[in-house]
Amino acid sequence: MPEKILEVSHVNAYYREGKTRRQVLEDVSFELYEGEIVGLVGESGSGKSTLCKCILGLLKEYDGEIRHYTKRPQMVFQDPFGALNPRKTVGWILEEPLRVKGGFSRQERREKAEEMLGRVHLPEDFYGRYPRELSGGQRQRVSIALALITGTRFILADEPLSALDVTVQAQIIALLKELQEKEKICYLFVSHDLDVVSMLCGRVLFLQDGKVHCLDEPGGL
Ligand SMILES: Nc1ncnc2c1ncn2[C@@H]1O[C@H](COP(=O)(O)OP(=O)(O)OP(=O)(O)O)[C@@H](O)[C@H]1O
Repeated sequence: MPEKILEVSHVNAYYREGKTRRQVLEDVSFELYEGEIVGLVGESGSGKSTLCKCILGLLKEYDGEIRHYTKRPQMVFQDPFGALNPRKTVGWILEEPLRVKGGFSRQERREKAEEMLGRVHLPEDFYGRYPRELSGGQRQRVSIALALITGTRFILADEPLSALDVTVQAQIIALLKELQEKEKICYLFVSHDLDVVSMLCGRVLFLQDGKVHCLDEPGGL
């Protein structure tokens, strides 16, 4: 039985507008399990980012319940350049969550960072490179490594392919699938690209007018 990663139950989310509040999510419920790639699609303004913010704990104005069964999710963004500090090396960037957490020696941090580079198929000597010295696809690999080094098995991926050209997209898709299969990583995959979603995702959550509709067989999107 796959382990449950997340349970969202009857979530209503709101934004304040002056004295009133506007409801953006209405009675949203779903569950995520390890080793799943679940698409999150919907028109612009349908509430995808709002749902992600609720899951990440960045938006408090909601009722209902969001229960995490494992470590908190990490985000992987559309623009991997913006997500990586341009003044620091890849090694420094990857080690930052370990420095914040504490309890790792310098040597241990370095070993973990190098191990992460291996897990996303980048050479170890990328440890000393700066983000500007990497291609878009390589930067996205570093972003994925940065998410995974925290020990999470749940990635919230917000349009992670849309800044990449098609061949590089295919390589990153292969990496995401490999991590899904080998390490049972679970992804909530926000995308406007229905071709990618139908190819990659086992299930799809459609957001429409604040409500979620779940499609179990997205092949025919
Ligand atoms: N900080 C905010 N304050 C008030 N309203 C907001 C805020 N952020 C988003 N909204 C509104 O909430 C609704 C949902 O927005 P959200 O950003 O979640 O949509 P989305 O599906 O992620 O859109 P996109 O695909 O364009 O990123 C929209 O009507 C938007 O205008």
